Amino acid sequence: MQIFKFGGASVKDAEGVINLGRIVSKHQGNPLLVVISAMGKTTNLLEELVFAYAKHGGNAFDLLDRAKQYHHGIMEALFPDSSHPVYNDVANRFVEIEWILEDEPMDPLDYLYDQIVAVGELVSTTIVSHYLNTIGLQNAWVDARGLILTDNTYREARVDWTATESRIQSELPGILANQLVVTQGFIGSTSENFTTTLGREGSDYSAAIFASCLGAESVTIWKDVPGVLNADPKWFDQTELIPELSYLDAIELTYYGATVIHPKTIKPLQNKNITLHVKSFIDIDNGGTQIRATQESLPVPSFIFKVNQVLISILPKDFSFIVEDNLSDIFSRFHQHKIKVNMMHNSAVSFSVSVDNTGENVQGLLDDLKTRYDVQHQNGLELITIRHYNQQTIDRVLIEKAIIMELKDSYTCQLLVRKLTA
Ligand SMILES: Nc1ncnc2c1ncn2[C@@H]1O[C@H](COP(=O)(O)OP(=O)(O)O)[C@@H](O)[C@H]1O
Ligand SMILES: N[C@@H](CC(=O)OP(=O)(O)O)C(=O)O
Repeated sequence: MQIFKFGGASVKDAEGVINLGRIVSKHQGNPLLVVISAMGKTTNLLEELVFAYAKHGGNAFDLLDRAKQYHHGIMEALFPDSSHPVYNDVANRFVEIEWILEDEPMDPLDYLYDQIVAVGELVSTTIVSHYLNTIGLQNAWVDARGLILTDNTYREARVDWTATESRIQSELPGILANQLVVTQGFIGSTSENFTTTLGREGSDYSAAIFASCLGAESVTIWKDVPGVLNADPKWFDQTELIPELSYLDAIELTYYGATVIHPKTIKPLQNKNITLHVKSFIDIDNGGTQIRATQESLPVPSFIFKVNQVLISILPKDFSFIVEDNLSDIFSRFHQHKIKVNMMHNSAVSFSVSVDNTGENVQGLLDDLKTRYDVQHQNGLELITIRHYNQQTIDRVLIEKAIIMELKDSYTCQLLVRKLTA
């Protein structure tokens, strides 16, 4: 049994869906579960819609129209017969958003977010499932919300592994024995059947959850890159493909921000010794990257870049030391504002952290910290992480950059830098 995961980039247009069909058809005859994300940038669009609705912004209906038109364009290219049932099925999915928008936004934002944003995945899988049927790949469309059970931490729901495993094991093997299964990434539901999401880019994690609960042979994530490279090609000109990666190196790379795989994906696979393949959906016969149990360490130094960092320096107001009770108070404030720490350093009198500048959340955190501490911050910084670094790699990334904070251990070097202006 294998799991394939197709992200938004792979199904961003009709050609992408046709290509997905080509890839899946090569695996005909073998049990296969296909996990699919929302098409293209649909999640961003629906996210914008949620915020417009919550602020009574007025353009929520315009944004909904944009989402409908985008999917309509893809359907017209795939289903020339305008009476094909896919049109009705997709319209019904969007009606769920319309119903919400017609009422005043009374519910908490994070709850509304999940009810609306999940429609992206429900629509994409509806289109793909119908398309696969039209090309002779009979499949069962399965609602992941009936299988992946979570708590009610909307937008970052935690999986109830026991309930999820029992649901998946009782429902899926029977279907998979006879048919290809198409389901959604990123979404789940609470025990009261309210829709939840697993955190942005969470479809990779969904694929890992299904694989773990089904004891799959492998998971393949189909990407717009040849596999895991030693740096994001959007930032680096000369990248190298890493053909084989240990679970540990993969966990470390994704933890430090390599966005090619969602950070929560690897651990459930490592626990069950399931190989993760990262392959190109453009060059499908290329081997890509295999992530599995291996003693091999990374063959090349790897680079992770994070821009738009804020360095927050926190000092007790009374010049006392930064002691454990301060640290525990500081961390709980970060947790309340849902801010993830990317790099941290503490000295006797101050504690400094670098975080993603997520706008309102960071401002809220700064205001909150200032009630108890002296707080300084610097915007516009870059965080560079090098795994398996050496001096040459450090020199390479520091051209025209000034170091603000530096941390090194045996394998990893983190540099928080400011770009020097001429
Ligand atoms: N180390 C890396 N190797 C390969 N790609 C990377 C790496 N780090 C970041 N990326 C980026 O990840 C992108 C693929 O992830 P993403 O756009 O989230 O795909 P999907 O929508 O299919 O989930 C690539 O286009 C690339 O820019
Ligand atoms: N659609 C969701 C989940 C996801 O994982 O998407 P992708 O596979 O395109 O990164 C998001 O954009 O966050």
